[in-house]
Amino acid sequence: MQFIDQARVTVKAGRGGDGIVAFRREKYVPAGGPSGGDGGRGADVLLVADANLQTLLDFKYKRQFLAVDGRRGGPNRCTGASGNHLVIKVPCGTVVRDARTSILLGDLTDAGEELLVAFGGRGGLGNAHYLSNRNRAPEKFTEGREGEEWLLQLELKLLAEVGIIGLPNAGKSTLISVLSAARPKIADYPFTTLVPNLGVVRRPSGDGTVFADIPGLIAGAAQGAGLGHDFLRHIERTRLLIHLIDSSAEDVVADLNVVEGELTAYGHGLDQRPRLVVLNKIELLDPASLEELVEKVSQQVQARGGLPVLAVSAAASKNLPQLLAAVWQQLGIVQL
Ligand SMILES: Nc1ncnc2c1ncn2[C@@H]1O[C@H](COP(=O)(O)OP(=O)(O)OP(=O)(O)O)[C@@H](O)[C@H]1O
Ligand SMILES: [Mg+2]
Repeated sequence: MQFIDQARVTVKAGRGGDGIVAFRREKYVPAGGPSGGDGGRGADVLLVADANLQTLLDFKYKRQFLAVDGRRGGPNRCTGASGNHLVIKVPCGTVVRDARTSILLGDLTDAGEELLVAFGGRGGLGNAHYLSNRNRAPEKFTEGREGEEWLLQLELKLLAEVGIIGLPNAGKSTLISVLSAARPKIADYPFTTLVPNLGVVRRPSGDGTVFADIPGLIAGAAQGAGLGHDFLRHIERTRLLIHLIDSSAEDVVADLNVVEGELTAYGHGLDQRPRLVVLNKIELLDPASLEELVEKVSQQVQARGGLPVLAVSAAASKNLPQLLAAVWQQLGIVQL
């Protein structure tokens, strides 16, 4: 499923360096002519699409980008150095607009694509430019121009890569709230969640992966019972499912099978999607019965060729790093 990630950033290109006033000073040249050099150009600001980024998360922390100014001109007609362009990495698929007018400036689709968003200021002219027959010793020079400054609106359509599914009340919303900055409604009754919640979870590499918390599934969801059908559609494009189960429920294996059955009944390849079966609320069980339960569920899952079963507590923050490690492994994201 998709949602829009947005960020606003200010970009300012460098100011051009000033031209200077200088005269040649050489042995045996009594009145050397004007030799003040021009200022260098201010650096531009460029956006470049980078395949390693998935979200605009980083722009929540850094919103201002300043490119370096050009240097002043030097004597002997030396032009000042121009600054190195400032390159800002954005994820592929980022749409860039002028935030004030909403005018589209560009669409960075493919990795490596560039968009110049702020021009550096021109350097000023040194007095060497103003030599004329009437004025052999001009004192005139010009200042560098300011670099452009823009407020940009960045937008990115995000695709949820990980879907959290399970029966109502399994703790799906609680889980996304502890893993990400999402703050969905959490309550002790079924169908608390009516629309999917999305949260961005930080990867070991620093960038984010989008998780979606789907409303509870019930028996018959694939035929449209409960809120099911609509929401199964949302997880069609995820790469990995976390199937969350309340381990304090009366019949955990039956619960597992209900949701598994719905995935199969829905079709569209959902039952082939890699999924992590995760027991939640484990702090409500004593260690012996937990061990027994994990054993029992693992047998079921393994019989279907599933991945190893995990046991966590979203509310009491137990084994969440292990859960994330398994998610990154399944998504092929290397741990640092
Ligand atoms: N590890 C846990 N231990 C104990 N209680 C938990 C745990 N995780 C969640 N809960 C509780 O379970 C209840 C249901 O949680 P939550 O709303 O997150 O479930 P949900 O799966 O999103 O439900 P729904 O499908 O209705 O949206 C809440 O009262 C929550 O506090
Ligand atoms: Mg919920």
